Amino acid sequence: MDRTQIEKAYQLAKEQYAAIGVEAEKAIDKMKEVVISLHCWQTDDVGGFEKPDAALSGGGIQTTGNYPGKAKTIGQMRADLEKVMHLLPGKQRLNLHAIYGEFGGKLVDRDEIGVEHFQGWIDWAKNLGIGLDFNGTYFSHPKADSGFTLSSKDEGIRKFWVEHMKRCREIGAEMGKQLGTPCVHNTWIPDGSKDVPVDRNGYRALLKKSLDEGYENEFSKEYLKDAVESKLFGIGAESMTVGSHDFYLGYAIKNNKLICLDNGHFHPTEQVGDKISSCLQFTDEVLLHVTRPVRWDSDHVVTLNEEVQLIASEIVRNNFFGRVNTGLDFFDASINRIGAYVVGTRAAQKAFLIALLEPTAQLVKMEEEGRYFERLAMLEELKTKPFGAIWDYYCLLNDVPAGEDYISEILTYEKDVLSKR
Ligand SMILES: C[C@H](O)[C@H](O)[C@@H](O)C(=O)CO
Ligand SMILES: [Mn+2]
Repeated sequence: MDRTQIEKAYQLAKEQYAAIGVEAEKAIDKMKEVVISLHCWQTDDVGGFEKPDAALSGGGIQTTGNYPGKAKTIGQMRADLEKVMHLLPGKQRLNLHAIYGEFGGKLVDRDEIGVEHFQGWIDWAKNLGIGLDFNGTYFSHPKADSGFTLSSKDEGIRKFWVEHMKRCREIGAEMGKQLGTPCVHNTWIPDGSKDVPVDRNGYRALLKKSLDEGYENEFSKEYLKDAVESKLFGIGAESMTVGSHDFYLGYAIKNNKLICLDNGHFHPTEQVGDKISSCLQFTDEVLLHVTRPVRWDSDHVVTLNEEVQLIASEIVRNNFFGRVNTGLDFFDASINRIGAYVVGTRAAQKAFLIALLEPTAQLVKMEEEGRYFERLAMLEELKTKPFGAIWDYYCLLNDVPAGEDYISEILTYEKDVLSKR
């Protein structure tokens, strides 16, 4: 896009927003606080690097598609992530899963991982000036095949996963320490039952016990923030999920943990945007996994839809930036994976910028005075304000392609790099 055109369009758009009491410059400046954690697992369809050709198995989650160009080594993965970050305005973090360590060709089991396997990632992140987040991996492993990990009634299996959790926290804390920004360590387990179980309570009591054990070691909040991620159901675990929302919200509140809200993990008419202000009355912080469920927890690439908009609007309206950690969680193997990241992350960023261009105080005043028609009309009018011109200018300021210009850059990367893998 032409620079002069972008600047001209911005000036006109800025005036339109000013007419409704919104300062576009302030909105753009506030975008500095929008730091999105990129999930590493879109690079390789949640395979990881524990062994050659590792692939996602079990866990009730699924990638579909076989689009060429998937990252097959950590070097390729880093190159892809750097390309993605070059095409995104603002600053990001990287969210790693435990299966993405540098294991040097040896079989390092999940109860044996240590900081040494992630030091390369820490150095890489330091070099880029970004923070890291971390997740234990409780799937794609023979000891997860029964469908139960931290809630397993097999004491050997349960202890194995508790040890994994302990090690993940040590790794996360070291990431936070070395990088000078706390690592959000998230625990999601697939545990659940295909058919109607009888002893729901037994599994939940075991999960609570395992979490208590896994959290035994204390780390400074400057280095590590622990989160627990609930879920409604997974493939093959349709009748009961041990780590349900009630379970983890209770655990998080009682134990001063973060609750992780993934917007693919609820009944379709429930909205995560509506949950944020509820959870934050009782927890210090929340972690978000922003995704796009299509009929089920399908983890499609995020698009700018009403669900994502409500999430961003709730954060902006209440200035929850310091208390909401925003991560992404999608994995689409049917399209260019770099493109998936760029479209998905930009969609989330756009939702934040749109939210920042809202005359919130005026709308609240209308609401408090019972002027509901005016509130509705204003919210509708905001949808067709010239947001795109502000977005393009924001991209220009950040020295990244504006509008659709990133598409050709991704196609060039596909031709020059991805297609040769
Ligand atoms: C790979 C992630 O840990 C996983 O997607 C988890 O966060 C989840 O949402 C499972 O449905
Ligand atoms: Mn998730």
